Amino acid sequence: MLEGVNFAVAPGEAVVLTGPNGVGKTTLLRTIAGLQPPYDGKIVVPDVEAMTYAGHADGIKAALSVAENLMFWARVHGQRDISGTLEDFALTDLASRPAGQLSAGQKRRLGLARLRVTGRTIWLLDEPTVSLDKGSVDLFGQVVRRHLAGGGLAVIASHIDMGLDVRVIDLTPYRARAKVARGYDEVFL
Ligand SMILES: Nc1ncnc2c1ncn2[C@@H]1O[C@H](COP(=O)(O)OP(=O)(O)OP(=O)(O)O)[C@@H](O)[C@H]1O
Repeated sequence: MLEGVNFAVAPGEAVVLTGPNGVGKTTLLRTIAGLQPPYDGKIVVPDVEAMTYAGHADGIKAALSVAENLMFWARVHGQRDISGTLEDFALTDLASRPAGQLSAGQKRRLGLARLRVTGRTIWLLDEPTVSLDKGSVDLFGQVVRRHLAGGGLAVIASHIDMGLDVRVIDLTPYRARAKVARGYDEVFL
């Protein structure tokens, strides 16, 4: 799907992956996350346990409140304090509301807030700003900036500008070309 992609991200840095629908942004992120193996090539992650992946699904429990959802994930990762996260994602006033009653953008903010309570340093984010209004995009940009300032790093697939002053890699030129397999005619590939 992609070939010749080569980049490194140091602590404190982020990379934004762009490219048209279907180019392979999600596939690359999932491969980095270890959710699927690379067909070829090498992914080096110094500490697999330091990674957290936010895909298209928000991964929240509808029957639990906003605070209960966050507390669940905080505890899974050995954390206890969610107050800072509620504030960072403008969720404090919604803390006791069942997650199933949230609007799409509020759900997305809660889904992203899970990243912060994991305490993990390597964030892999697939279109994190979907459903977010301008104010929420700015808010999330600030969260990412603080994460980087604290020595975290991020690889983000996104079509929109989050106001981050980071490296952008357009995957378009790395689209793999079909190859002729031994014993097969190219017309059938
Ligand atoms: N499970 C799958 N089985 C077969 N093909 C798949 C599968 N998942 C994705 N693809 C194909 O792989 C290609 C890359 O998909 P991917 O989701 O990585 O693209 P993307 O760059 O993230 O796109 P978008 O911007 O639409 O999210 C697409 O052509 C897609 O149809």
